[in-house]
Amino acid sequence: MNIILLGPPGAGKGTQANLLVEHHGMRQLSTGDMLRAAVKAETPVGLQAKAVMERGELVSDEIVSALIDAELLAMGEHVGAIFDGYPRTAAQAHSLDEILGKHGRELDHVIELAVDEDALVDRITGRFTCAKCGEGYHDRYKQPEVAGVCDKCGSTDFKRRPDDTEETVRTRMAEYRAKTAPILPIYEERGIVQRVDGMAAIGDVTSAIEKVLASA
Ligand SMILES: Nc1ncnc2c1ncn2[C@@H]1O[C@H](COP(=O)(O)OP(=O)(O)O)[C@@H](O)[C@H]1O
Repeated sequence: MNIILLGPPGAGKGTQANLLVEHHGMRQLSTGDMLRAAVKAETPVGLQAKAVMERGELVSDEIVSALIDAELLAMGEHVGAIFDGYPRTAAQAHSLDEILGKHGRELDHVIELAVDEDALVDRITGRFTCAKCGEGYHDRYKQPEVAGVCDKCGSTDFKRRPDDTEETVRTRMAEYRAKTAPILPIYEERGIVQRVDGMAAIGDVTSAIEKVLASA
């Protein structure tokens, strides 16, 4: 099974991908996570991508497609893939077709998480990671009742992803509208797009996605 989760920043793609990984043993291929790991490790790709990401703009198609290709090569051919944050441009959609063909895979579903843009800025600027251990997570949006204490190490010191400021979020949304939303028709023509209400509760979004996966 190969699926794309498509939706603007903050739509909940990562949250849903994590749940699918847990429930179905699928693998999440998030170009954003791969790029952040590259930035942290200061690899040549990371050094090139850092400033672009901090501005909220898109990294080059060649770089991200190469990351996806390498990841698919490294994973077992029978493990399902959830593409999260990729493809983001028409060129990437085209590359993905080629890459999937090369690995003997076929796209089963494109799940569009439909969301209200005004809610997204709040969602994104409300998420933090622990500044001390880097592992724990605090999300004011998902758990407003929980005070900002790291669930892993107890620290109360949190930081934001460097591109989660309001100004950069607006740039990321504009990039989504201009470059990513226009790839939907490519998949609509193939009849594989399913729209899910991303404003529903997390569990309800998951149920809706599960229904899509269970359909032929
Ligand atoms: N497929 C991609 N093509 C180009 N740039 C990407 C891609 N995936 C991630 N990036 C870069 O990484 C940043 C963070 O992406 P991601 O983690 O998917 O976050 P979000 O969906 O919240 O914007 C993007 O703003 C962009 O700079």
